[in-house]
Amino acid sequence: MWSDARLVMTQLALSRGERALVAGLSLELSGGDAVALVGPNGSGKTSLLRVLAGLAEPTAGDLVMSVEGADSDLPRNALVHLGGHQDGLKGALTVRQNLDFWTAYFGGSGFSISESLDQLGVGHVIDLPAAILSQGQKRRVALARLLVAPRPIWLLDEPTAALDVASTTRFLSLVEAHRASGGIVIAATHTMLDLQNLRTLDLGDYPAHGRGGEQAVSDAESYWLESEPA
Ligand SMILES: Nc1ncnc2c1ncn2[C@@H]1O[C@H](COP(=O)(O)OP(=O)(O)OP(=O)(O)O)[C@@H](O)[C@H]1O
Repeated sequence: MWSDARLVMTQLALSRGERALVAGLSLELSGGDAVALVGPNGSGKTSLLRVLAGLAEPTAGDLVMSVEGADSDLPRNALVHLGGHQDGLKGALTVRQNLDFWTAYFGGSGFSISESLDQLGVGHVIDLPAAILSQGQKRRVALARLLVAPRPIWLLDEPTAALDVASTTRFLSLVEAHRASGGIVIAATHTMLDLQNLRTLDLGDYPAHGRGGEQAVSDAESYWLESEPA
């Protein structure tokens, strides 16, 4: 579906607040690549996904994303899907209403809502309010968004958290299909993902000078609350 999707990080550095997290990160990905983003708690995996999604700026280095034939001025959210820690569902709305909203927001043109839910094995919850779903069902509905509005680059934060074995297998086969169609996947994870030719990016290998590891931010002036991305 996509030809020559590319994502190139060159000497990237990241900070969170005043604190430098990662430095000297270089990686070149093209269509079909999948990366397990690993590293200890607090090493910057979520922070890197936020930078790749355009929600924060790197403090140094270059980041280039492109798809052959696409307008070079495409906004980042036309190239990437960010699947964050939170499922981003409105509890009072049904699953269908939630996905209607996301289809309107992202533009659709992938699988239909019911097909996407079926692909994740949750077609039966389509008319239920999101609030009553189990954690694993919520996660699968959130992942259905990847199919409703196709994007070449999937940035996923612990995508298999809360998924049972069968749902994990089902999801990983969707990841393989995405790669086969020329997409790129970067998944922050603490568990092994059973994917073909999976590359590993360990942020523990790219500590920035002065990084405080897992130390919590203790100075109230040095943090802020960020909302989950749309
Ligand atoms: N809003 C914020 N303001 C300041 N520092 C923050 C903020 N959010 C996170 N941090 C800090 O940034 C560092 C990296 O956090 P991040 O969530 O990117 O790590 P992670 O590798 O994804 O961790 P985990 O494996 O626990 O999910 C942590 O030390 C954290 O305290």
